[in-house]
Amino acid sequence: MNEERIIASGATREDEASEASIRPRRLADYLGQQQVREQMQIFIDAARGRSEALDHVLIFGPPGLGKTTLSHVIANELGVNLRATSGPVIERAGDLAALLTNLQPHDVLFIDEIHRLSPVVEEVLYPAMEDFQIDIMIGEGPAARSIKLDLPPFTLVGATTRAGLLTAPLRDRFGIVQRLEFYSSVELTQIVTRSAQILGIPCEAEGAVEIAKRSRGTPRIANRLLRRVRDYAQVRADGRIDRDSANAAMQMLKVDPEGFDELDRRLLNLIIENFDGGPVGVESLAAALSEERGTLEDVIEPYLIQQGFLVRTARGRMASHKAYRHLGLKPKRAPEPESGDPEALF
Ligand SMILES: Nc1ncnc2c1ncn2[C@@H]1O[C@H](COP(=O)(O)OP(=O)(O)OP(=O)(O)O)[C@@H](O)[C@H]1O
Ligand SMILES: [Mg+2]
Repeated sequence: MNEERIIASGATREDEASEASIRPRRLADYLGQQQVREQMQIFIDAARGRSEALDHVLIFGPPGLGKTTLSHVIANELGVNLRATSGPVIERAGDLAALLTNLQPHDVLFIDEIHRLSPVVEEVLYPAMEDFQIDIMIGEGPAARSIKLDLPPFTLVGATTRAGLLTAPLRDRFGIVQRLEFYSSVELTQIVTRSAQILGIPCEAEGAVEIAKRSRGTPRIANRLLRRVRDYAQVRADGRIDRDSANAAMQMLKVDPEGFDELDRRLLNLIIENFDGGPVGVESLAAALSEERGTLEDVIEPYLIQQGFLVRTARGRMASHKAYRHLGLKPKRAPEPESGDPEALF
């Protein structure tokens, strides 16, 4: 995907470098996601009160909404260690066994991109999650035998961008399932203000609002825009982020008032101009944009759909009236929304 996209929701190396200082460590600093926060506070307090490991947690939601952050917050609040790995990294069953047998009681094992675990590794995970036991094979050929190993009670925290990609047996083994939602402008304003404080950037409330409005409901984007607006304010203004410097910076970055960039506008334009407003299949759209289907579905589309610019129907994607209006065009006809949204599983 286009790496220069300022509003990309995936993490860049610069994001990761600055994330260390601004990533919330406690539930109290984890802004927004009120329901998730309230529930997790209760589950964590209860597990601590019983001196037990917290039940396994599955966190899902689009990139940059705080899945990795929440997993660290959970471990911090539990007062335990966190071991982090990811689905594609665990190649063999033995890799997972090594991770599991090295855990301390009640530790958190965080598996990012958990939908990308290989089936063999998943098989090992099932008894580990359910009974805190694993079967490992010793030796080869006719002399091979399997032995059972007891594991310390632990908490698996799994993260994925789409819960629909998980196999049913894996999904069923999570006692706690949390879906992260896009953040409201008010919540993002709080996040921008907090980050500016930590980074020592003078930022007026109105400047924070301008940044928040264009952050596509995503804290990672809010923090990145904050850094870019800071650069602009430092060089072109007096270093303060206010409404004017924020707006001018956004214009320079070509991020429009909805937080859309060229790619979003190209997508909507394509559906309207080339496919008569849709419906058009996701494969055709991906090909026309030279993007991967997965990128389109996981990264570009979710916010456009949530904001009602794009409609997912049984026959493909359609541009809504809102999309026509945003591009300054006259709407043609109304799209019919579909009932069977795959994410409606939860
Ligand atoms: N609730 C929150 N409050 C404040 N800041 C947040 C919150 N959630 C996320 N952030 C900020 O956004 C950044 C990105 O979040 P995070 O890395 O946890 O996203 P993610 O969901 O794991 O993304 P990906 O799918 O790309 O792995 C964090 O470094 C943190 O600074
Ligand atoms: Mg992450």
